[in-house]
Amino acid sequence: MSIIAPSILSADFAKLAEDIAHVERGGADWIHVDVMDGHFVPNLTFGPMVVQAVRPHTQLPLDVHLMIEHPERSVAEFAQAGADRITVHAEACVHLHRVLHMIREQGLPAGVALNPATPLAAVEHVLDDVDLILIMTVNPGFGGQQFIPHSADKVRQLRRLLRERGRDEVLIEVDGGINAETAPLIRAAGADVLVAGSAVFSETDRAAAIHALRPGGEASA
Ligand SMILES: O=C(CO)[C@H](O)[C@H](O)COP(=O)(O)O
Ligand SMILES: [Fe+2]
Repeated sequence: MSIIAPSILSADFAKLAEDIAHVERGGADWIHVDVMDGHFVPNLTFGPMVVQAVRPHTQLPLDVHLMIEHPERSVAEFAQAGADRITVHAEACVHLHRVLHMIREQGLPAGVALNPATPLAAVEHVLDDVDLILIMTVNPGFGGQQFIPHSADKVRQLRRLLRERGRDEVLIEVDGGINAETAPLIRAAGADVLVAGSAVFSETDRAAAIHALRPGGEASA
């Protein structure tokens, strides 16, 4: 499976609807929405009002990545605003199991994200409670950073762990520094969902940029 999720962190915020329509026409599968609070990460982006504002402008699922402290306080609000799936950071949740169930109680698939320095052990005891695990391939907070090469080993280990635990249907998402060069490596390691911000929005031909991230697409990049 190869799901491409352009991150609107790299879109033009003054014409978000237009940029989202452009990647939707270009073959994107999901729209990735980076929510940053200026505390958990050193940057500030969108809140639920922006999710609500973009919701009518696309048919694609809104994949909401919460890089915020106390995500349990905001899960219901983002769900009501139109999020189609919500991912919280393990590092931001004292009661991760409870927060994952709060997301599922909103009727949404629950995701957990791990920073590059966070071991896979952080999700070992919630594998039955997640639908997606997001392996950060950069330190969260900014677009346009360099892919951390060790991330491929982490994805490979996670795929093995999911298989051993009979949870192979859990999606593995990767986020940060994904481009035509890193996409094949990380897909081969077992990633299902590729988030890409700058690699898609820095190109005028978004369809070609999305195609370049798909299997075989790198040849035409
Ligand atoms: O979560 C994120 C950053 O914290 C973004 O989704 C990510 O950085 C995408 O940007 P790029 O593809 O340019 O690295
Ligand atoms: Fe993200």
